[in-house]
Amino acid sequence: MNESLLDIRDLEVTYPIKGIGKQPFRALKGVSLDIRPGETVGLVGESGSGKTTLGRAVLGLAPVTGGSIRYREKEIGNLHRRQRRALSSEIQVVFQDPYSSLNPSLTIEQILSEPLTARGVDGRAARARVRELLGQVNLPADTADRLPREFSGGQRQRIAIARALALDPNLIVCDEPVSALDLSTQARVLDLFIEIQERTGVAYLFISHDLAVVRHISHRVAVMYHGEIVEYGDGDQVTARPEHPYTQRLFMAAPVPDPDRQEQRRADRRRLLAEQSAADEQAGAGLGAA
Ligand SMILES: Nc1ncnc2c1ncn2[C@@H]1O[C@H](COP(=O)(O)OP(=O)(O)OP(=O)(O)O)[C@@H](O)[C@H]1O
Repeated sequence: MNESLLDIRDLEVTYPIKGIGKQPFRALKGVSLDIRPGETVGLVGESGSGKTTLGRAVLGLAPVTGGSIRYREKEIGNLHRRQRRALSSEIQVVFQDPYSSLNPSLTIEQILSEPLTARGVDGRAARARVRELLGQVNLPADTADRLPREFSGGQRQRIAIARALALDPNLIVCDEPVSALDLSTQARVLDLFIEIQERTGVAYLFISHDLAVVRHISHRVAVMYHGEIVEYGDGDQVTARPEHPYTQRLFMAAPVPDPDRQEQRRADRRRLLAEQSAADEQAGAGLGAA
C-alpha cells in the first residue's frame, strides 16, 4: 500500500514583484511530487531553482497561484491562517540556521513546551514531554533549564528537531537543516534524522543543495531546475543513473561517501518501509473486517 501522505500536482507559485511595470516572477512551474508515509524525499537543485519555495508552499508560506497540494487527500494549498494553525501538529519544519531559529531569551524548556501548551497540554505533562523530547534527540535532561546561546550549532539543531517533533507530526519540511554545520556534526545530525524516522515513521521533505547529504538520507530524489522538477525517482536510480542532462551535470562532480555503508542503510530502510506498509495493510484489512 503506497498511499501518498502529501500529493502535489501541477503546482504554480508566482511572486508579485513590487514596482511599476515589473512582471510577477513564476518561481514554480507545474511542479508535481508525492511523499509517502515514513519516506524521505530529497529535493536538490542549484541556488534559485525553487527548492525553498516548494517547502514554503507546503508550509502555507508561499503564494500558491495554481495546481494543488493535498495532505492526506485534503487540499491545503490556500488555507486560512486558523485552518493552517490546526495543521501544525501534522506538518512541521526545521530551518537551516540553528542560530536564528530559536528564541534567544527563552529557556529550552519554554521553547519546547510552547507548542504543547498552545495545544492545551497541562504544565506537568508538558514538562514530562520536554524531557522525553530531549532524550529523543540525545540531549541530557538538564538542557531544559538553559538558554540557546549555551549550545553549539549541532546541539541547537537537535533542539530545533525536538521542537518540530513535539506534536508528533507526520511530515517535517527540512530546509537545508545541516548545511550550517561542520562535516562531522552534519553526519551525526543526519543519522539522528534517520533514527527518528525509523522510530516514529515521520516523513521528510529534505531540501539540500548538497548531493552527498541527499544521497545519504533520501528514499526518493527530486531534482529541480528553473522552477520545474526535471527528474524524480528512486534515490539510487536518480543518483547513480541520472537521465536528465542537468542532473547528469549536477551529479558528475559530487563525491560518494562510503557507498557500501550507504547501500546497507538504504536496504535497511527499504525493508523497514516494506514492513510498515505490510503492517498498515493488515491494520486496514482489520478495520475493513470490523
Ligand atoms: N519573496 C520572493 N519574492 C520574489 N522572488 C522570490 C521570493 N522568494 C524567492 N524568490 C525567487 O524565486 C526563485 C526561487 O527561490 P528559492 O529560494 O525557492 O530557491 P532555492 O532553490 O531554495 O535557492 P537557495 O538554494 O539559494 O535557497 C529565486 O529566483 C528567488 O529569487
